[in-house]
Amino acid sequence: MNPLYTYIKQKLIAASYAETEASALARWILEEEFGFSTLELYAGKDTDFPMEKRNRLNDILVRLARFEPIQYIIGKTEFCGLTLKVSSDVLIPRPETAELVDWIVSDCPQSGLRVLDIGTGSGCIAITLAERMVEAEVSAWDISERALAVARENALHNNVRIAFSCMDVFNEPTGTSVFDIIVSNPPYITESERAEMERNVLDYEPETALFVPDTDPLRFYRRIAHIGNQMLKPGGKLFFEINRAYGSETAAMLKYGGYSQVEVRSDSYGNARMIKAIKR
Ligand SMILES: C[S@@+](CC[C@H](N)C(=O)[O-])C[C@H]1O[C@@H](n2cnc3c(N)ncnc32)[C@H](O)[C@@H]1O
Repeated sequence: MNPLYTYIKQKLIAASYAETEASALARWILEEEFGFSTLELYAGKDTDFPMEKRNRLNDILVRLARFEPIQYIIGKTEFCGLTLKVSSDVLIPRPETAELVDWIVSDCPQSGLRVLDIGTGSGCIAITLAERMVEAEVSAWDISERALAVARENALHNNVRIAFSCMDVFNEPTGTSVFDIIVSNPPYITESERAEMERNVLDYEPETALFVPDTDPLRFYRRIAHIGNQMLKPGGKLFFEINRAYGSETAAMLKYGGYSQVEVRSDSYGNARMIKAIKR
């Protein structure tokens, strides 16, 4: 018998969560927020629960009933084995982005590479690369000061040094830095795709992180490819997370825009979700 686990799960099912999601959330809340171990949950020891914790639990359940993402409620998420703070100022890092990071790390084993992450959000890509690539010098840009504040905190907590800058990618970059790798997971959801999106994304995640106009779905990719032509060393690599509906268009744009060996890759669900290109 798991009294608290069962209570949370039933509340969530009543709020129209599917049973599997309700079970996963109940376990996550008890482990991540209230510190129960998996063993304690299996042994049914989720009984000792003081009043102040009950208030916090009620707050979590009310927010979940409004479909706020659990990561924002708890204030953190896991990404590539790291714990990252998240708030509604940043996109919640997604599993497909972790697959892009894995690709970069395995494709670029050299030490001391200079890396730029454009649109860093929580800092998930930049921080993981700084952590995993030997002696990499990592820089990261975002247009949002509030996102950068979260990213800076995450870098500090994970003991990595990153040069963060508040930068609109559509402005002319200042300085003469050159990079071996430029990576970006830019906004790429078209306005017409908005209708298919879940409420928990639309109501809570930052608009500036998500949308591009239907009339120009590749605007960030084209701009970053242009910046790459100025700021990548010859032979330098560009990596993007992409909208699966625009894989071939993105690849064609890069081929005509000064890049060779353009490779589109699928994620573990078989969707074309990332691309690599080499600056000629
Ligand atoms: C899809 S989110 C990706 C965040 C993070 N890299 C990740 O993978 O979870 C896109 C990010 O680009 C930033 N962004 C939007 N427009 C930008 C611009 N014009 N210049 C720089 N960054 C921008 C947003 O603030 C947001 O953090």
